[in-house]
Amino acid sequence: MVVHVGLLPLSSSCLPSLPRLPRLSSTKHRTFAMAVVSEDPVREWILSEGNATQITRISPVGGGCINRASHYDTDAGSFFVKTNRSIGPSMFEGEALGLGAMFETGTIRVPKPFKFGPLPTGGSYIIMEFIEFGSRRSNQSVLGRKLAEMHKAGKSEKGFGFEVNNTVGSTPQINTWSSDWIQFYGEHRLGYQLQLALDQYGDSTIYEKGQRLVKSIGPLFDNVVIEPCLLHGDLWSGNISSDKNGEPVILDPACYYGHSEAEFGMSWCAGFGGSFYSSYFEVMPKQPGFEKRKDLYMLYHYLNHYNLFGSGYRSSAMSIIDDYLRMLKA
Ligand SMILES: Nc1ncnc2c1ncn2[C@@H]1O[C@H](COP(=O)(O)OP(=O)(O)OP(=O)(O)O)[C@@H](O)[C@H]1O
Repeated sequence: MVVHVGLLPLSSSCLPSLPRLPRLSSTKHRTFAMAVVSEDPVREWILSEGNATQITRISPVGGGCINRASHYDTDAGSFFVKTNRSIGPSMFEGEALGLGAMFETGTIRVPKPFKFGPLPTGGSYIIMEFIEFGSRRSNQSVLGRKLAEMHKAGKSEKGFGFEVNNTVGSTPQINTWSSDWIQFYGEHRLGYQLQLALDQYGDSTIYEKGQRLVKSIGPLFDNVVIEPCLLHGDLWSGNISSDKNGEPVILDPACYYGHSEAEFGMSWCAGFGGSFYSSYFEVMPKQPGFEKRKDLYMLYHYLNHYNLFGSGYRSSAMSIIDDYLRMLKA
């Protein structure tokens, strides 16, 4: 069954509510059931809905840390496939819906997602468009403009959040819809990471100071109109590339609808230069107090790095918290 999510045809397993079998006709039911029990659902999809009659080569693709990646060459073109042997399909569901939402904006290039689902031996897979990357780094000014166009085009009627929870690195990212950005960012971004630091390291110092900051961030948003924009959510240099025509491509998202400025939370390892920002702000004008909020948005990712990779990132997170507590007299 092909279900249209906006402009993008996604297979049924790309939808959040999988257990729909009773409502399907018997033919469709059989097709879906076959896909679930198939020994090799990736191969099966490529040779059916992927319109290939032959897979000519499967080669490994390096570069990722969390998943195994492969390039499938077929007589109907190339596909990019990621598999994970232990994590269920919800991680790739988040990736597929995120890629789909960005793709639908028709702005910056992202791989078109085709299908995700469970592997019969446990774990999960995602199949998407294979993009041939170029050797040149993407043009910073084009990247800035296209990213801003995506932020402008990707609107939400449900407020801040996303259709599903997803992951940033391998950390869960909670995307429960909210109409209040300050509450959303305080609770689901900073608050979640602070709780994680308390739970896994017993770090009550960072937890308590961080929570004090969460309660005091309101004035940093004075005179700002915050609209929910579609964000990539994990935009660092490892997730930015360019295709063979030199057009920027962004990958491996942790999408949600949030304040546009939160997209720069990974700017400490994204390599954005002056021309990137000037092009970006031509499309999405800089809001009052932007500079004051920059570190607040980086704090989420520093805390995530602390939780993922350990104490090397603690001091960066702590000094951002201390600076804000001083500035806000909190
Ligand atoms: N659609 C695509 N087409 C071709 N190559 C891709 C595509 N998406 C990603 N790649 C390549 O595959 C590599 C691994 O992909 P990715 O970074 O998404 O893996 P991951 O393991 O899920 O992520 P992480 O980097 O968070 O560990 C990337 O470095 C990139 O070079």
